[in-house]
Amino acid sequence: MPKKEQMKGPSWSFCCCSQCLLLSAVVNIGKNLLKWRHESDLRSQEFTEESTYGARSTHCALASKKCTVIGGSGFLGQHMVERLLERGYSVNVFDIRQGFENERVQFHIGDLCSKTDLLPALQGVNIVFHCASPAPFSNNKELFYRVNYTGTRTVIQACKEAGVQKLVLTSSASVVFEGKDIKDGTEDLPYAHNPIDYYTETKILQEKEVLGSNDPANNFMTVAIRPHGIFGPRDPQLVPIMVETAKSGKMKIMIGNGKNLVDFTYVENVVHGHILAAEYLQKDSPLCGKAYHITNDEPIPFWTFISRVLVGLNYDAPKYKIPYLLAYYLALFVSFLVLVVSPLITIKPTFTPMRVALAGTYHYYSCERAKKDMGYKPVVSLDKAIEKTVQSYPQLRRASQ
Ligand SMILES: NC(=O)C1=CN([C@@H]2O[C@H](COP(=O)(O)OP(=O)(O)OC[C@H]3O[C@@H](n4cnc5c(N)ncnc54)[C@H](O)[C@@H]3O)[C@@H](O)[C@H]2O)C=CC1
Ligand SMILES: CC(C)=CCC[C@@H](C)[C@H]1CC[C@H]2C3=C(CC[C@]12C)[C@@]1(C)CCC(=O)C[C@@H]1CC3
Repeated sequence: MPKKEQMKGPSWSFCCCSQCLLLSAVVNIGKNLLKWRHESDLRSQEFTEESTYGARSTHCALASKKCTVIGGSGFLGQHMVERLLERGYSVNVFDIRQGFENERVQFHIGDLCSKTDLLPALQGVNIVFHCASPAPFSNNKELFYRVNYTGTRTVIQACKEAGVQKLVLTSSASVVFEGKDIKDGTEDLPYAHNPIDYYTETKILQEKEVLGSNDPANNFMTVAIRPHGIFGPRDPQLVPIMVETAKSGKMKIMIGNGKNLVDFTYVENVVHGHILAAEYLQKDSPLCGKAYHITNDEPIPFWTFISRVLVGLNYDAPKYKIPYLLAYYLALFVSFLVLVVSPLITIKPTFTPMRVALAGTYHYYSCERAKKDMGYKPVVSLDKAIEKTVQSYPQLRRASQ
């Protein structure tokens, strides 16, 4: 609320008759009240932004900012675009496809592996968010290498050529995960020597390239955000895969003892982490050239999370348990069989060793560094996030029997 002394009194205009004087006074009081309401709205908007983004970014919220979201048609990308627009940014989307319609967004359709495609989307832009990647469960190794590694090198070159100052990469907490327990892992953990899959191998290469290109002396600053298990409305992956598995009757068995804690991160918290990073990324700031875990900061047993979402969508929670190692070696054996028959038939098994490792081990990460360096705090709690997500998928809800 504005202070009393900031409210100006009505201004009087001169006229000869008393009715005019009265009318003029009423009009002026009305005008001033409207002006006061507007100023008060702006101030309360500033207050909300300040409490969410910190004092430093209150200024950024009001300044005009131009950014490009590479991969802006995807799940995370779309949420990024929506929040950036709300924050007063002017937004370009660069993607191989147009995922939605929005007249406030300038779409540039192209492949990030092509500098010629990229450059027009980066003109006059000072921040680039790079959250494009092929889908993690694709088997196309060449595509992962081309897009995540060589494509990201092209993005860096194009940013430098276009005079972009800040590059915020969406990496993944899985860059340090080797299929073995990680409890409260910090960003100091070494990159995985044996990444769980080729997607992750190329996410490591990508992150190294982006962080290595940080060059504040030449006005080019980079940071990597490492989310884990992103979920939320319009996610095409996590919840739909769970429901598909439940529908096919394969979601009855828990892998391991059901106690392994994992991070699942609500998409709005991931977006919040990215925007904070962009706004706090300045010359001489500790963010330059560093990676940051962004999670919900509420690790939950993997199977509790799965059960809560499934029960919320009217499916049964898994009831039985299978020892972790037995499940892992079974999945390895299945992969071997799939490889043997692959010249004849293509089979996509549900339980791959990678999924078994993700479902049966501890993997949760500390976001202390993000809290300390950019004042990060999740904006949506896990309870609320699960509730919002379940409500957003009426089409995946099982009809009551
Ligand atoms: N979904 C998750 O649980 C996690 C995702 N991430 C990372 O977050 C980022 C976003 O993931 P999602 O939104 O889930 O994926 P998504 O598949 O929904 O979005 C990726 C977007 O990138 C675009 N894209 C792919 N190749 C491209 C190319 N050559 N040129 C231009 N655009 C291209 C796609 O068209 C798509 O719109 C990715 O970098 C992913 O590695 C990290 C941790 C967890
Ligand atoms: C056992 C079963 C069928 C569970 C269904 C849930 C899984 C689809 C998700 C559980 C953890 C998720 C996860 C990712 C994808 C979806 C899950 C496997 C990523 C591999 C997505 C890309 C990343 O960068 C890392 C994620 C780790 C967690």
